[in-house]
Amino acid sequence: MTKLRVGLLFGGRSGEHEVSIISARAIARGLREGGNGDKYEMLPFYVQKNGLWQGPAVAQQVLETGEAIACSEIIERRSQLWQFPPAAAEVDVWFPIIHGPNGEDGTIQGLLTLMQAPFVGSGVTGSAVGMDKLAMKDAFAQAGLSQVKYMSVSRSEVWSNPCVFPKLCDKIEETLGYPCFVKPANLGSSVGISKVRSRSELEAALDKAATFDRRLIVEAGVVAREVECAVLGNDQPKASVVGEITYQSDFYDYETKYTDGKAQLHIPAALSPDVTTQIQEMAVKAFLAIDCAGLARMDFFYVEATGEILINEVNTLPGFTSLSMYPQLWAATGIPFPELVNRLIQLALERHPAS
Ligand SMILES: Nc1ncnc2c1ncn2[C@@H]1O[C@H](COP(=O)(O)OP(=O)(O)OP(=O)(O)O)[C@@H](O)[C@H]1O
Ligand SMILES: C[C@@H](N)C(=O)O
Ligand SMILES: [Mg+2]
Ligand SMILES: [Mg+2]
Repeated sequence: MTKLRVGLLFGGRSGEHEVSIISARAIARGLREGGNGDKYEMLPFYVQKNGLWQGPAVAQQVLETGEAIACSEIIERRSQLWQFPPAAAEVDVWFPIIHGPNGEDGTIQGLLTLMQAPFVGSGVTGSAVGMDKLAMKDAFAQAGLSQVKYMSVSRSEVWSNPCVFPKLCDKIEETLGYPCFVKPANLGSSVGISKVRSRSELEAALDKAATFDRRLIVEAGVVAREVECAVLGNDQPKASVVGEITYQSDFYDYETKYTDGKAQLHIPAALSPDVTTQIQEMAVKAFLAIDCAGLARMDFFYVEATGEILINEVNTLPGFTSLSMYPQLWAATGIPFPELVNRLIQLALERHPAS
């Protein structure tokens, strides 16, 4: 039987580069296990931090060592970016697992669409709207999904003259108060996010977030349980069981997410059947609201005292590390990891039938 060649695309010009390598290692394993090895042949491609693509020989090395390749941040000639590894032309279906900007935001999806190549996950619209927390919140509001109070801020306001910046901080304090969360609009894994409790922390947090993105979001801090729900499918997506995260740190920051033992995942979460169903319905509604495909993980806040369920965000290419919620939620719902990888590839082929 001819094996289908799966292009595993990872790394990327993103603050989540290292997370992508760990996710890709797990998917590479999944492509070998559970009978997948008989059906699929993996061709790995690694996008360096400066945006240059490396073909299977180098990519395999990165998968084996788990280490990003050191490279100068600036490429010498932009024409190098047009030189894709020749093996890319042999790929039958792509599995992009680049988290964050330049990968999860519709850019890779646009490239693969132009190449007429089937790929796992959302297309341009779902990826772009899902990545940008401001666009995402507008779409969720339109769909009637409850969210925390927030304000949009631009880098130009943060890095403006000394008269504008204090007024911006005044407005945030009046509208949202403390604690609040300052985030780059287009990122993930909590990179660039700060929880702030004072004016001086707010100023520093805005400056930090502005180094990552032109678009920023500031949200009112909510005291709530953190729950997540995985979604799988194309036009009739299904929701997984709901999981909860607990931790001792101030919030679910990068270190807490990716250090073994710092966060506890409770799957399924101890929630009433009614609350569980509401979260699952909201997750599917959110998936359809922004035109997701294949997979997404929806993050929620559950305010137990009032019964409110607030959607926090969507991740259209969620983490696949051994500590990540998405594969664990499906395993608990009855889809083991290799079968999940297989289904995602089949969903990609269903969505992009050969012409
Ligand atoms: N408005 C808020 N109130 C309380 N906590 C918040 C709020 N926003 C974010 N947090 C905390 O920050 C964490 C990261 O936020 P968020 O999920 O929006 O960021 P992210 O970078 O997209 O993360 P990831 O993609 O890895 O899930 C949340 O899991 C939560 O612990
Ligand atoms: C990878 C990270 N953004 C996640 O959502 O798991
Ligand atoms: Mg996210
Ligand atoms: Mg999140």
